[in-house]
Amino acid sequence: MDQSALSGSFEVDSNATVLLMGLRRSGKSSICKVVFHNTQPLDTLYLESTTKPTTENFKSLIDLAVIELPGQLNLFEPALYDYEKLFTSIGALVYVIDSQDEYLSALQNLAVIIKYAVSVNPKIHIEVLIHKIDGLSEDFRLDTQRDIMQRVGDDLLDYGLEGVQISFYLTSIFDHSIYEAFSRIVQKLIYELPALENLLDLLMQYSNFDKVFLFDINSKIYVATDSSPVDIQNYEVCAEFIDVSIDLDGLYESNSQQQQQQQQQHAQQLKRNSITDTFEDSMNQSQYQTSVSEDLDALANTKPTKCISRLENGTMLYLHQMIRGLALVAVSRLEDSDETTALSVIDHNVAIFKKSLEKMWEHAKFR
Ligand SMILES: Nc1nc2c(ncn2[C@@H]2O[C@H](COP(=O)(O)OP(=O)(O)OP(=O)(O)O)[C@@H](O)[C@H]2O)c(=O)[nH]1
Repeated sequence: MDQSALSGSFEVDSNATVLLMGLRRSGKSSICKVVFHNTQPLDTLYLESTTKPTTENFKSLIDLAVIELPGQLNLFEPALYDYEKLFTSIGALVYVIDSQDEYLSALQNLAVIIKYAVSVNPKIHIEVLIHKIDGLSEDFRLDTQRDIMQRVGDDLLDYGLEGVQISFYLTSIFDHSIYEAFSRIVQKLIYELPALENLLDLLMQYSNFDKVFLFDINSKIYVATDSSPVDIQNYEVCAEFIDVSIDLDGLYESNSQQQQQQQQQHAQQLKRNSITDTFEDSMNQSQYQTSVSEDLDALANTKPTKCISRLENGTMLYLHQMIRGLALVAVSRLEDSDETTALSVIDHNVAIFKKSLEKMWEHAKFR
């Protein structure tokens, strides 16, 4: 792939802050714990109620902050907090509704909050999580979603807010739906997402990938993907592949550290030799020194994780670590016979993509 194909500017939304709201016990803290702290869903069963606003910061492609407001807070009680300042400084409002509970009061609360939010920050993204759907049957999930969307629409109409854009997601911490929802929410805060998507489309086209994701390794949120639709099974396979790759990497870490030490000694030895061989042919000498310094440079940077695996159905999974805790994970139906040549092309293209990402990030830092 030609490097010029992968150039573009990259801007980061200064409002990369998500405000998490909802009634008590709707599941806000559990969502934060599961998505951003890798807590097992069952370990959230007995979480203490949150009593004051908490903020958590996550560094990924963007520096994301998630503020959780306790469910017991009444937004319009004599001001304990500067809500106006809070709402003007956030990029997205995520409202969590417990779908297993009686939700009418949650919907009233939501309508009041939306009215306030859009009045102080018209650019705000409003995201509604119809949460805990694991307790509902397939049919009932869709009925609940339809009912909630209808009622929210009616409430907003009553307030004269018919043009407000709201996204609804069916979520549960017991499956991948919560990650999928958060991925889509976080992506809305990445200002130049279209440019990134475009790069991934090009990478896909030149590398014969069927689907490609740019994942945040820790949270398993994908911060970008190519423009083809996301199939949840592809997402699940790729997210699990990250865990497998990281575990395998950890397994061989001590081994590779030993290897690195040996290589370092070897490189030092080479360097010493190159200094003592000052009278050697100057042409050879310069070549020799170049290779030594390359060795040392390579050693200075720890090698990024790269992992390739083939599933029983013939699908190939490809993972390559990128910058800022990100990993590129792709699915391909590459035939066994073309594998070797195709992999060198893929490696080459992914290396170019990584360089472009680095450039974009450098550019963003100086903005
Ligand atoms: N079945 C099911 N239960 C969930 C889910 N998410 C959270 N819960 C449970 O809901 C209960 C309340 O969750 P919390 O995360 O404490 O709720 P909260 O909104 O932070 O509550 P406050 O701190 O009181 O505002 C816990 O027992 C969780 O295990 C889910 O997706 N499905």
